[in-house]
Amino acid sequence: MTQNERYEAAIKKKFHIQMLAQRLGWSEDSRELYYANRSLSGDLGLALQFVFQKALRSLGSEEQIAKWDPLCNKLQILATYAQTELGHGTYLQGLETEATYDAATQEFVVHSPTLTAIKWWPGDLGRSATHALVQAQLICSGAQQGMHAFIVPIRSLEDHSPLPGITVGDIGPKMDFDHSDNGFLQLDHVRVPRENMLSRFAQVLPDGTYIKLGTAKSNYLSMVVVRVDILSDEVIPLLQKACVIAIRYSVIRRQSRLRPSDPEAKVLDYQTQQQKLFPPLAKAYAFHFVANSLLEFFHRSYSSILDRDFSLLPELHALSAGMKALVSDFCIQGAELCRRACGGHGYSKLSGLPSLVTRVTASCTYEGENTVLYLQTARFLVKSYLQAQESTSQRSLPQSVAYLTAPDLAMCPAQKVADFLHPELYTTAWAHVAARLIKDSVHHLQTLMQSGADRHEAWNQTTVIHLQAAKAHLYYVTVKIFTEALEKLENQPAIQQVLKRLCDLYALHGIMTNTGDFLHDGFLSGAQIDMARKAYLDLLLLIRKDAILLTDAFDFSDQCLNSALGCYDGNVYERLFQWAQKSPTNTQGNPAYEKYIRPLLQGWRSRL
Ligand SMILES: CCCCCCCCCCCCC/C=C/C(=O)SCCNC(=O)CCNC(=O)[C@H](O)C(C)(C)COP(=O)(O)OP(=O)(O)OC[C@H]1O[C@@H](n2cnc3c(N)ncnc32)[C@H](O)[C@@H]1OP(=O)(O)O
Ligand SMILES: Cc1cc2nc3c(=O)[nH]c(=O)nc-3n(C[C@H](O)[C@H](O)[C@H](O)COP(=O)(O)OP(=O)(O)OC[C@H]3O[C@@H](n4cnc5c(N)ncnc54)[C@H](O)[C@@H]3O)c2cc1C
Repeated sequence: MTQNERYEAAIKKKFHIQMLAQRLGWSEDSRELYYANRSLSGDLGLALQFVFQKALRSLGSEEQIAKWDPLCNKLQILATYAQTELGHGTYLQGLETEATYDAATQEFVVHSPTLTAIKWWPGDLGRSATHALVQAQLICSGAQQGMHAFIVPIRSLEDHSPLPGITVGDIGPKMDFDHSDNGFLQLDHVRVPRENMLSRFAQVLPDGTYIKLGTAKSNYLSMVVVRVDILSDEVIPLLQKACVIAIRYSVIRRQSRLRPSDPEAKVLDYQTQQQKLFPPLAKAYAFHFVANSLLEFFHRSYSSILDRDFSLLPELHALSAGMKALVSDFCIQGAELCRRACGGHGYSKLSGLPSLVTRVTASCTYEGENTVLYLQTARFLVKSYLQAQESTSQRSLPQSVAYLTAPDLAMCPAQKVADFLHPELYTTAWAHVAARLIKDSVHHLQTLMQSGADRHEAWNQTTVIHLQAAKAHLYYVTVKIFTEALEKLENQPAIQQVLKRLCDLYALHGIMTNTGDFLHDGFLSGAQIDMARKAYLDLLLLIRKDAILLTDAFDFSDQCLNSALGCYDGNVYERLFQWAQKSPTNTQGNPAYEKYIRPLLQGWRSRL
């Protein structure tokens, strides 16, 4: 489909789902609506309404939520979240859009002072949204007060035309997300009432007095909220679908022979194919539990944060930023692995895999570029490590970094292959490596500073080391979450056994792909690495038996997968041939024949 066709189809689905929900009384957070959205294939339009509402509920006062949330729920307004600008996306302190308070009229004048201040990328902005949550530098009481959120009407609710002072449109073709009209927004001294500044954490009084109710970063909370939700709502299901398609195809596809006398083998019986597909499958399950755990932590801390108790916010920010980076990175890597594992047919859009890959690829960028987010986690780790070193410190460490003060083993006690299938052993191994890398990163930072580098330069010159420490820490946290999820399944032994194999594989795959970190200080010996590898390879064989059931368990219908390779009945070749014949290129004639091909073909005859 063209960009326009995809856009219209996505909006059409959203329209019908919304009508159904209203007719059947499904609430926005109902299980029915969740499953209806999940059961759809491909694109669903107006996704930024959710992002807007999450931001409204985290940054708005109760009165503002009561006013704007119902309008969103009934789709009486269509809203987007406009933070990123042409010139800035990551560096929020660099955002140039201004909101200057005019006490005479009790309004904010929202303005794009430069070309680079033009809002750029917000989803649904190009053609759909009627309102935008605009993040802008607040100017009042004669001073810049930092980034604050303003609700700005941008299109008429009567005829959808841009309102005065608004220049708005689509940013043009992208790698994917063609269903979403990511747009640009230029504001020319647009006036909005004082009440339109979201005021949970800050207020501007009628006379222009600025009242700070939160911290300097309170208005960053909206990003925390979305990073938590977007993993289970958008990113992880894309990896799950890729695993279903590739693993189902791999038991249909027969190629070559394991023994000359055998029939052609199912490609999933090759160890290398299992090595390609089972780690992504294990990650798809691991991240299901990680997203649930993050959501639980978020709900535990969110209510206190809304009540302006920010004590849990640093850990919540570090976890949500880091997990969004780690999970999205592995989902991108895993979806591409699934595509590659399907050979030529994996490169066909009829497989559904290229669309999954190009869609999930965006997740390393939106909601925060992943490197920048890892470094936010690293910043938290440095502080936690220094706090742990202060023997006088009475404050206990945040739960996710408590291992920094736990007793540490110098060497892994594993004596045989089976020892590496004990969750406690590999969790301890990951904690050891994470703690060592964090200590190493702080040591390098302090050494540079002691040699005279200022802390900003010292930080920049050690960010590669901090990045490595952050990734190890996050992987350790995910292993710990997966093992804790297993413990809760003790009254379902059959399921626990199958999921334990995935957990073992997830933990050991991380060790096998980072052996240097485990060998570096002798924590693991070469012999122990060999044991871990044997345990890992043996797991591939065991998981092979359950692979199809583990992918069926994701419960995606054929329609939802939208894949000729991943259909439940396995009739791959029939579907590929049927679907290819329906391709527009086979039903709309050959546009090049009359003008070019025929003259070419017949030109040589006239020359004879
Ligand atoms: C919700 C449901 C979804 C449904 C899904 C449907 C489909 C969806 C399809 C896809 C939709 C995509 C939508 C995309 C939307 C967007 O992309 S919105 C824009 C997102 N942009 C960002 O995330 C910007 C990333 N950049 C930053 O966050 C900041 O630049 C920075 C990294 C935080 C740096 O901040 P800065 O102030 O410039 O510098 P520092 O000196 O590093 O300050 C950091 C201190 O601030 C604390 N902090 C940083 N961020 C937060 C936060 N979010 N919350 C709380 N605290 C924060 C940080 O801990 C530091 O504190 P100290 O160490 O104490 O100083
Ligand atoms: C599909 C999609 C949908 C989007 N939807 C929205 C939306 O709805 N609303 C919205 O407001 N935005 C949206 N965005 C924009 C997105 O949030 C930004 O692109 C993202 O925050 C990254 O910022 P940037 O583009 O400025 O990248 P940059 O920060 O310019 O990144 C470029 C490079 O610089 C590096 N870098 C930057 N800062 C640092 C640093 N401090 N230390 C080390 N390295 C650094 C990065 O790691 C990266 O390698 C969307 C983007 C995409 C792709």
